[in-house]
Amino acid sequence: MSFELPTPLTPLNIGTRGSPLALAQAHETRERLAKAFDLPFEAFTIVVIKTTGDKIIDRPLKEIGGKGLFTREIEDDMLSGKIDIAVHSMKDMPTLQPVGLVLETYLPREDVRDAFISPRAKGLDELAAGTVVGTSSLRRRAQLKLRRPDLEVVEFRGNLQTRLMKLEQGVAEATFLAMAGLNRLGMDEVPKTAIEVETMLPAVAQGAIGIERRVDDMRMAEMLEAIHDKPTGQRLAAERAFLEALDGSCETPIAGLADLDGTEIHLRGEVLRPDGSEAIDDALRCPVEDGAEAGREMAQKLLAQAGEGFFDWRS
Ligand SMILES: NCc1[nH]cc(CCC(=O)O)c1CC(=O)O
Repeated sequence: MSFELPTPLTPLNIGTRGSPLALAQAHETRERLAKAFDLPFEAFTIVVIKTTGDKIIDRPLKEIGGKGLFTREIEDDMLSGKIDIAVHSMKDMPTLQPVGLVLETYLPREDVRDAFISPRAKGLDELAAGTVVGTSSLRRRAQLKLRRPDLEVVEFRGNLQTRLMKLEQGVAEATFLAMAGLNRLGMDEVPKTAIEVETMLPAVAQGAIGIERRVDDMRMAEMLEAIHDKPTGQRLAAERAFLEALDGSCETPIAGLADLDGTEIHLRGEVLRPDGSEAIDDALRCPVEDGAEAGREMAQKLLAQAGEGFFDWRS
């Protein structure tokens, strides 16, 4: 091998946020690297980094605003060399990385679907008018309102555990969570019903873990190549090009999913008015290598159909 592997004496530092899900994802990354290079776990140190988004937990995310709320501190620590790589939920990642960093390694994708979570109901159809549903996701709020304008939505921030606790306390009757997070944490006891993507198209990159590194770190480039999942990379190339061309921020309800079907990509996309009064969607098939281009084209088509003011709040 042409590069120097980490050892227990000079371990590789893996940066992550501190939530149970973030830690599970960092541990999965460590396991895959250790296995690929036949190294002991001590060759990798998991470094927990607190981000602005983790520190401010009492305000809606859209009020704090700004891109990279959950990534800036982690990326700063990578640029300064405190950590070598960072493990992220791709769903939360901006489409552009800071100069000096690249994000092009993905682990095999988990279940992409959303789950309906409620101690009593199995699905939206069982909820009576006026029932309170908790979510902090603009996409899920808009998709919910589109189907059930008669339901109430309340802001539901915090990590997975916090949201489940709020449900137990009766703050809301139901909520939505990504199946991926529940699966990765082995939370089989949570009362959940998976929602098919035809009913609720997931967020771009939902269920995918990405690993970021310094652009000039060739040792990490070679190591990460060994654990990269190519099909996930191909799907995310299409989805993230779609998102980028829509200029999607966390304040725009956007959904997108690319599936692989042989040598073809099947891309589905959706944009919604924030109040859920209208949705526009599209679907296409193209050769795998054209996924990113197709994602951009679909975005332009949806933007043209949406017209000006589509993403503004209606009062
Ligand atoms: N925005 C928070 C977030 N980021 C990634 C996941 C779940 C795991 C994933 O989609 O990879 C979640 C929680 C959720 O939506 O339930």
